[in-house]
Amino acid sequence: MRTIITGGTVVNATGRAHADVVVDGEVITAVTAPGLITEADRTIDATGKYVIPGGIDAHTHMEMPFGGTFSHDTFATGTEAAAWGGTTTIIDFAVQARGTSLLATLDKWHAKADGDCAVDYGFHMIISEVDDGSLKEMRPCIDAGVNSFKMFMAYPGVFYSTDGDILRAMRRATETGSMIMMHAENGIAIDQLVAQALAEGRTAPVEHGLTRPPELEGEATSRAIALAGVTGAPLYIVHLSARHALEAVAAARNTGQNVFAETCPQYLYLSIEDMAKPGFEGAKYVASPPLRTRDHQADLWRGLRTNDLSVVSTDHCPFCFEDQKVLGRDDFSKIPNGMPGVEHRMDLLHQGVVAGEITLERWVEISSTTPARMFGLAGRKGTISPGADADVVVYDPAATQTISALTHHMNVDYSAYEGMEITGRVDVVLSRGSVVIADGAFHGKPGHGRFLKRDLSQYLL
Ligand SMILES: NC(=O)NCCC(=O)O
Ligand SMILES: [Zn+2]
Ligand SMILES: [Zn+2]
Repeated sequence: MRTIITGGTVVNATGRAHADVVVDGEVITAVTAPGLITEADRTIDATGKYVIPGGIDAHTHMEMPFGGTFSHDTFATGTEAAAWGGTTTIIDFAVQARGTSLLATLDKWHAKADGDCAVDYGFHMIISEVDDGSLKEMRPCIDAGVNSFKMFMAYPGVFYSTDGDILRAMRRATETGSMIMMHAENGIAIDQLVAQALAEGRTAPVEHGLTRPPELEGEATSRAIALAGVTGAPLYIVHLSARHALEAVAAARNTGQNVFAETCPQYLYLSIEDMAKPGFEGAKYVASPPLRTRDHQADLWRGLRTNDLSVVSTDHCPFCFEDQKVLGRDDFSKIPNGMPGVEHRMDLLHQGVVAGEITLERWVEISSTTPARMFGLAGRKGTISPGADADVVVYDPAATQTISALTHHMNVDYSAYEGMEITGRVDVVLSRGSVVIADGAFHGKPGHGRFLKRDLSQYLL
């Protein structure tokens, strides 16, 4: 089956050109001068539109256990929503429960995802218990295509690791050529602030933000960087939300340390004012790290331009307002942490292009090309070039839309961006050569998405 996408502007991280894209079967076989090749089984007219590599969301949580409940998107619903928004690869987190092994965890996540995903998917592994067994199991995880390990400096008693645990895991990451990803918030200090707030009767959702100040994200980020420096491990700071942490990352990068960071659309567009909405409405915006004051946003956009922030992922972790967020109605510390977002990342970042914060090429780079390179998918994903998987999005920059829970496809009863006017819209999406979105309809199917064994070995010296 040959598909030609004609008449569009092909945008890669390295530049843009008027070109046609030829897809044979599952891969891109040529990027040619317009009109050079015309014989095809299917022609997609992209006149006036961008032709970009499918988005890679390197941070999602489908069906994730948290606070006695599960994030509400399954791998089937979450990957379909991703496709609607032009994301053709997700990397989700397998979560080690204490007392279980990493390999058993991996099996469990394969059982949840395999046969259900509409687009391709990979896994990171959350290490909740550092011991000889889990450190040893990092190697077979890597051999199974999972070469990035998330640890938590937050959530004592649940996911939390001590500095000693982190040091041990980082040493092992250095030995095995894998990546440590860090949730950097000082959970021990935060727990004190939370206990104090509750003792004083401060129970509203906004207290979630007030008890997790940006200084404690900055402190933990600096500490993680120091531990990584001592061990030589590469470090990836997840969901960086504030200037304090960004300054720590930038300083480390200026010394040449292998430190990378992602931010998320919610930190670029939403703020603590959303968490302070009347009644319990603010619970919709409870995630960790929390939304910050608006003045951090300009710093984050600058970080995206300077590459101190290299990736934008969503941290998609949806909990329904009506029957899940409500668990914390009388106690903000019981509100399940997380927000929906997998469907709107490409659109929201495109607003950064429209506003002149980033270039078109940088849009593609932070949402697709860099996550591919950083997480072992380079060559296959993140580029419109011969040999790459035909994960292609035709994006109409002139269309407009309004984000709403009434029209979104995520399996959650609210949108954090309700009513936001967006310039630009996904028009057609191909996942490995198959049309999954076209003419305003989903044409994919659960099970089309394949597990991606990721490989970082090409980067080892
Ligand atoms: N971010 C959040 O609040 N929930 C998902 C889990 C995590 O990434 O820490
Ligand atoms: Zn986290
Ligand atoms: Zn997360």
